[in-house]
Amino acid sequence: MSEAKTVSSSKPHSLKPGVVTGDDYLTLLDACKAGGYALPAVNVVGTDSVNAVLESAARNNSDVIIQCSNGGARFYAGEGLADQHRARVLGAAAMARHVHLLAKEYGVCVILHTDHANRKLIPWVEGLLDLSEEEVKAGRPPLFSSHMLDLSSEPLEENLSECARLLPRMEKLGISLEIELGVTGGEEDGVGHDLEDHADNAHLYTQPEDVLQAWKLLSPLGHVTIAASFGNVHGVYKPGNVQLRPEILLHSQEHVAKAIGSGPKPLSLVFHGGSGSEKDKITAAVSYGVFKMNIDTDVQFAFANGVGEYVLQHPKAFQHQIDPETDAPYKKFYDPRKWLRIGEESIVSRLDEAFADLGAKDQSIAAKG
Ligand SMILES: O=C(CO)COP(=O)(O)O
Ligand SMILES: O=C[C@H](O)COP(=O)(O)O
Ligand SMILES: [Zn+2]
Ligand SMILES: [Zn+2]
Repeated sequence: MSEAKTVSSSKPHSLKPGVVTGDDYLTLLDACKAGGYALPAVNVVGTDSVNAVLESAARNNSDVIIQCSNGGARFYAGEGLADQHRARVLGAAAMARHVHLLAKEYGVCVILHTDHANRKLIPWVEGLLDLSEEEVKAGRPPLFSSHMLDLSSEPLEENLSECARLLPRMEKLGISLEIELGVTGGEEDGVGHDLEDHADNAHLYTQPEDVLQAWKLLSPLGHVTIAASFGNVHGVYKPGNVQLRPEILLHSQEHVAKAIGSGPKPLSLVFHGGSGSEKDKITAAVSYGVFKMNIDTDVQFAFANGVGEYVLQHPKAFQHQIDPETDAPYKKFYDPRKWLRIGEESIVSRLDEAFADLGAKDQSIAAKG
């Protein structure tokens, strides 16, 4: 991947709709930063969530990022598969192939990404790189646009040396690397989400010196984006529990720009724990160079809430095939295509809000027609 293009303030390039990788990925990323907007990176676990994300992106005329965690990939492959490693690799590959096939039909550009991978999950990423190497050898694009390595719980040197080990292999494939510096908190990470845990937990706030060290080591090896923590927390908790300080992203931007003599905002930043975040903090983070905001928990709730409301409106249809009093058949109520669709529509509505919050609505650079 050549260095990130400096997109002039004029209208950015347009790209063919579909999955974007390599230089096209850079063009989309640069369009986000030049346009002052970010894309939602939505965690998916099956075709319903994938299709709802594509539908919402198309409805909002916005490009989008579709990602899976290792758990989401395993679920996509089916919980009945015993080999966890193969399920993670094949589930992520199945999701990627589903998106490669359909994304262009929705008329938007899609970045395909795999989420947090700590050290024990590196074989998962390597398995996906094996498959992308097969694709590229056959003259096709790689399966994914980018992968994340999340070694933020390890000493910085160990985090960066492992990233430096894998990045050249990814660069050859036109795949970008997302690294994490500073920890994302939250219940699922076993890190405090109560404010008191937060305030004194320096690990939850990325240090500019660490970002410069990472940039100096990794940027010559390939394209890197940085999940820099500014109090981020996975999940949604009672108001006031989370103390987001997006201004510390600016400290890293300024520190690196000064050290390398670049223009403002040389870093492409990732906002983890997007669910439940205050809108003004989202706006501030985007203004400081965030191009990707991860959103999972709110989308999970949107799906569950939509389906739950429907079941509450038609309880008997989920207990009887035929109404015990009227003998009326309930098939059209319990047909999964009915209530799964309601879950999808609920995701689409929640993502309408995310596209608006991030300034991404009507910003798609996918060529029309
Ligand atoms: O960061 C995330 C995925 O990596 C998602 O976080 P939320 O579940 O808080 O939206
Ligand atoms: O932080 C990670 C995402 O929220 C996905 O997590 P999960 O799929 O493991 O629940
Ligand atoms: Zn992490
Ligand atoms: Zn995350």
